[in-house]
Amino acid sequence: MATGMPECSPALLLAAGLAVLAIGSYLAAIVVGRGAARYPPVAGTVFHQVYHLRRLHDYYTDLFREHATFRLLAPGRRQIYTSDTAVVEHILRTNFANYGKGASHYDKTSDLFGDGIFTADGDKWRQQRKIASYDFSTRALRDFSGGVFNRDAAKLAHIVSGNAAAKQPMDFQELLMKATMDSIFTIAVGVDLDTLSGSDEGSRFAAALDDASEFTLLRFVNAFWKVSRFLNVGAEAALRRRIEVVDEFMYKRIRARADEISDGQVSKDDLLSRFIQASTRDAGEVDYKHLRDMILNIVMAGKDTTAGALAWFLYMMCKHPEVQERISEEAADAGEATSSIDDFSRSLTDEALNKMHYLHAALTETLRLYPSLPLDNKECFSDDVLPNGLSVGKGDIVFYAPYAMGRMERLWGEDAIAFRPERWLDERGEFLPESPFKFTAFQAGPRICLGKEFAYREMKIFAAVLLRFFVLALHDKDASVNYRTMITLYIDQGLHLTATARGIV
Ligand code: HEM
Repeated sequence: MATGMPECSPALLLAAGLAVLAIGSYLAAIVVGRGAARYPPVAGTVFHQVYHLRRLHDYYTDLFREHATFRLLAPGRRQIYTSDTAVVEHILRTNFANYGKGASHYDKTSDLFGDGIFTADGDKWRQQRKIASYDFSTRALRDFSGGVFNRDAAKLAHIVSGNAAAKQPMDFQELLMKATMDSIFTIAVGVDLDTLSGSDEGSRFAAALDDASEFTLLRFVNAFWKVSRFLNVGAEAALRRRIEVVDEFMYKRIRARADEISDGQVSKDDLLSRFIQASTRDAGEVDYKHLRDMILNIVMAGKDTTAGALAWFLYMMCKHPEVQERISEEAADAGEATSSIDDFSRSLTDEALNKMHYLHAALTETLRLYPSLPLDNKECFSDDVLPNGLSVGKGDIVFYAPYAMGRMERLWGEDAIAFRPERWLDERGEFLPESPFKFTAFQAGPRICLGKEFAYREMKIFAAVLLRFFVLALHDKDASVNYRTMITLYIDQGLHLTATARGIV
């Protein structure tokens, strides 16, 4: 219907609204800047972020070359960005109690993640961290997970082998997403989803979970998501349906396992069985919602992060064939001399993996340049002064940037952007770790990634099996490979490679 008013698109209205807010924030910043507190310098605005969206992490990297800590003007709370290792240490460790996920983050994520370790702060977080840390450190879980990684690496290699014989290119990122999902779900729940082979039920659950996390992410850019949730329309309606699929699947598994355990049936080594046994022992009954939240958070934490890291690692192997060769030789020396994929994968014990220093270095070098979580943040709970003398106010968000930090010459030297695994090795060729406040791919401090050791074992087993049996190359050598701007650093459009079987003697 014609109204006589010029037509105005929602995007235009949004842009106009943001402009007013940004100008308001700018003026407020000038006024506040006259007070005692000295806030980080303003290096850009929310419009620059939108303008540079496709190369957002490189935009931040450029800004960090000018200022180790800066601010971007955005509507609402202050956004502070840092690549300063002292500031990172301050927010992640020294003043840990004053920085956390915050209420707004919980509000947006708790429909899907519940009160799990990813969303919780304070005592709720501490209690889960304690339980999960204990289980993650047990020999039984290590052995169980090692067997699962051996199984799934071999399964993946058989699929690659079939396509290699047919000279068929493959999207390795997609294959790795499925393989890591199968692995983490088996470790967490004791059930093989078998998405690698395309099982219907497993794939439906995995797709619902992926969609649900993407719809959850939309809440961070849609100021009206609560209205949509109330009206049950659009992405919010889709999110609700996906969560129903996830919950139905999860509760079915949890109930079945609890029944098996109460009937005195087989004791299993997966996390769910361990949590059920512990909760019936301590509380006398099973809290299904609590178990669902704990398990789902661990599954989410462990799947795409590891798949993304492995995909970028394989990309680096294609760009650096000499490194690929060296790792193939190191893997052959560490594992059993056999032409059987299954036997070789099984031979990759902890002892064999510990010998692979060069592979460890190459994976770490990949994560330095392509961290699975390129940007992370904490909410400030009360006014604070950072080690660089700059102020942070209650409610401000402090971002630290693993992607940009990995590329800073002042942190890594003139060759910071070069892929050079050797930088992680000492003169004896042994892996030399760096400060976690400088190499921040796994976060640092009390909330450092709980699955770091698991992730390295998984990545090493998958990488060793693939590179032992195949030579990998980019299907289209001239195609540009970029990231897609999301929470996790995915390769946009996938990683399409060809594999050629290696002659095994
Ligand atoms: C290369 C692979 C991985 C990377 C780069 C990675 C990185 C991270 C990062 C950056 C965080 C902090 C996120 C935040 O701000 O809350 C984190 C937390 C966590 N990760 Fe990982 N992760 C990886 C694999 C895994 C795996 C395989 C598991 C499980 C087996 C796991 C379990 C967790 C858990 C439970 C947390 C929450 C810790 C807490 O809040 O106390 N991660 N990870």
